[in-house]
Amino acid sequence: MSSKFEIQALPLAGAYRLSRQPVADNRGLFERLYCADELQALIGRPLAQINRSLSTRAGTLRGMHFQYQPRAEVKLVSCLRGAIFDVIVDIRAGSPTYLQWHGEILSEQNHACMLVPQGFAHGFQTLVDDAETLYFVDEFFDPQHYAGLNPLDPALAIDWPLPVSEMSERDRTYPLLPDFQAVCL
Ligand SMILES: Cc1cn([C@H]2C[C@H](O)[C@@H](COP(=O)(O)OP(=O)(O)O[C@H]3O[C@@H](C)C(=O)[C@@H](O)[C@H]3O)O2)c(=O)[nH]c1=O
Repeated sequence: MSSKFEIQALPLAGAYRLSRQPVADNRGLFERLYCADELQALIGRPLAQINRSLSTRAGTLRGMHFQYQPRAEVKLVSCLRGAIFDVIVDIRAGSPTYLQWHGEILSEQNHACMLVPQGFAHGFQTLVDDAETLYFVDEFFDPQHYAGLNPLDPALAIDWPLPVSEMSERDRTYPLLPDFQAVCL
């Protein structure tokens, strides 16, 4: 049996929730994490990096990250161990949904992924200990263009499900709105 992704458009235009389609048998399961053929229309460019993160404590917050042009990137985010509340914020200059956020639970159990388009900030909070994420990106990491929005900004009002247990110092000190420049695509 061949595995395919179920693809669902999200309320913020260009963003999608994908469901991987595991095939189970007496050994365990098989699933496709990425397929250029099926996802080319959503991602458009070849992958540049595959990144992994492991967060030890439930409640760990990472985000809200993005890259300015010419390094704006598309990300396909999966949670292979545990569960995360995954969030995107539309930061596209001129977008009708500018600064709106959307969250999805991605977990080992639901096999869901978030397709984060260019011009979106991305972050997540882990819902259990030892949550592991894997994400595919179509642009290289570039510290000169890497930037962030403060995930705890009351003006963004992201409804994080747990008290924050861990955060990087850099994420904690990202600017608050309106001290922020939109992404021009
Ligand atoms: C993102 C990245 C970081 N690094 C380095 C920088 C730093 O020394 C160390 C840890 O980086 P960070 O603190 O930025 O890691 P982290 O906070 O986990 O960053 C990630 O957060 C999630 C929400 C995303 O959306 C990702 O794109 C990425 O920004 O790894 C790379 O070498 N390559 C990369 O692609």
